[in-house]
Amino acid sequence: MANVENIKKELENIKYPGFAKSIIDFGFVKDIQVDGTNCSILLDITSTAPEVEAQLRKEITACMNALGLNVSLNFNKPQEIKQASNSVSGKNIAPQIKKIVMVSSGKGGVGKSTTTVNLAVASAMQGKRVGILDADIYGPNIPRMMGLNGKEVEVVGDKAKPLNAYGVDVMSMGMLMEEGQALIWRGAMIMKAIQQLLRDILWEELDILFIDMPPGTGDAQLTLAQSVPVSAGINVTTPQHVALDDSRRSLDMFKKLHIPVAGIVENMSGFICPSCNTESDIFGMGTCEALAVQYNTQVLGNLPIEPAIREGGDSGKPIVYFNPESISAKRYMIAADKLIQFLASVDDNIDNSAIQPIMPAGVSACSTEGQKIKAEHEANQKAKSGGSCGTGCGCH
Ligand SMILES: Nc1ncnc2c1ncn2[C@@H]1O[C@H](COP(=O)(O)OP(=O)(O)OP(=O)(O)O)[C@@H](O)[C@H]1O
Repeated sequence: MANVENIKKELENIKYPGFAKSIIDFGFVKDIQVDGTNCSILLDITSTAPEVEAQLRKEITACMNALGLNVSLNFNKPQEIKQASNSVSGKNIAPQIKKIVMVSSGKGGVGKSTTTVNLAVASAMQGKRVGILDADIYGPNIPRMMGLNGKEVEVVGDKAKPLNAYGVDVMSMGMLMEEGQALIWRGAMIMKAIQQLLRDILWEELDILFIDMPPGTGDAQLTLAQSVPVSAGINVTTPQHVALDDSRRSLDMFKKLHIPVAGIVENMSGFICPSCNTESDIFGMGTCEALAVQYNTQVLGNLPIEPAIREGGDSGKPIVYFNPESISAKRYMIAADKLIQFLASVDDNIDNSAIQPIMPAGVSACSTEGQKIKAEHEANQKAKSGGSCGTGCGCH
């Protein structure tokens, strides 16, 4: 007949979902009682995610049944994180994430992914629980920049588990599709992909989730803002004026989507000479300052164009982690600090209800029913605001 010791020994084979350590090694098994062929086990676990409990129930039950025991399992879990009020009035499909930061740029190739990676690692180095969601479905290069290229994604139940590098949880479309596979996606597919990346991934509780968006101001940005409360937007730009015009579009988009702007990162700002380490202004360093004033925000950092930043990206070794004494790493650290402070000042009750789609699924906006819903919605909005919504957010 099995006793407490036999049971403990068997439980040593059960890994806590997503980790290499067992539930015994973690100290999660708090009590074991045996009475003939019945046993009861009490566990204290750290995740509120129902998938974690379900997975453990399945594995422990199978393991105890193999010992000839019926098992009754009890779980102590942390309190479910209170959903922000927007998840009631609007939508929040990832309530276990405290703050979501949308990293955007008006155009491609300005260093959005490089900035996302270094800010995320810098935030993790400052003690935050951090994740990156690479939603740049057209060019998902976060896995390479985080040294995770080619790593297999683990699937727990029917959900994928993020990989981890430098203390940051990472998930990318790049990990879920064949390398080099070209993506020509239409709006509806982009929306679905972004929602799945939030909902069908086993994100643990995070302080900050950075989302690397596709460049521009399209469907992906709107879908994200409609699906979760976005606490902050960061605009990445190069100082050249053409890029700055694109930046305005990106900053205007944050406004329309009711996303508080944490600031602008001026990337490839000056040039640091690899031989003498001095910084020269080639591209119009500091041009973003005026833009920041105009949009009532701040410049989070001026990052020079520096070979070590590109090399860090290409080799999967972010400069902020591998060369923390460099000028650039220090600027990323300061930028992350400014962001963390900004996030602390942002109300937890971000309301995204104003940008929710108004048509229920399956109802065409052009149908008679759709027209009726639209008219009712407009009348409600008018009554609420005493006029039009005026945001120009495209929600009507
Ligand atoms: N400050 C910098 N100094 C040197 N190289 C940089 C810097 N920032 C980015 N790069 C390099 O520029 C290239 C483009 O950067 P990145 O991929 O981050 O841009 P992106 O805006 O995310 O591009 P995309 O639009 O393709 O997603 C990369 O090779 C990256 O290593």
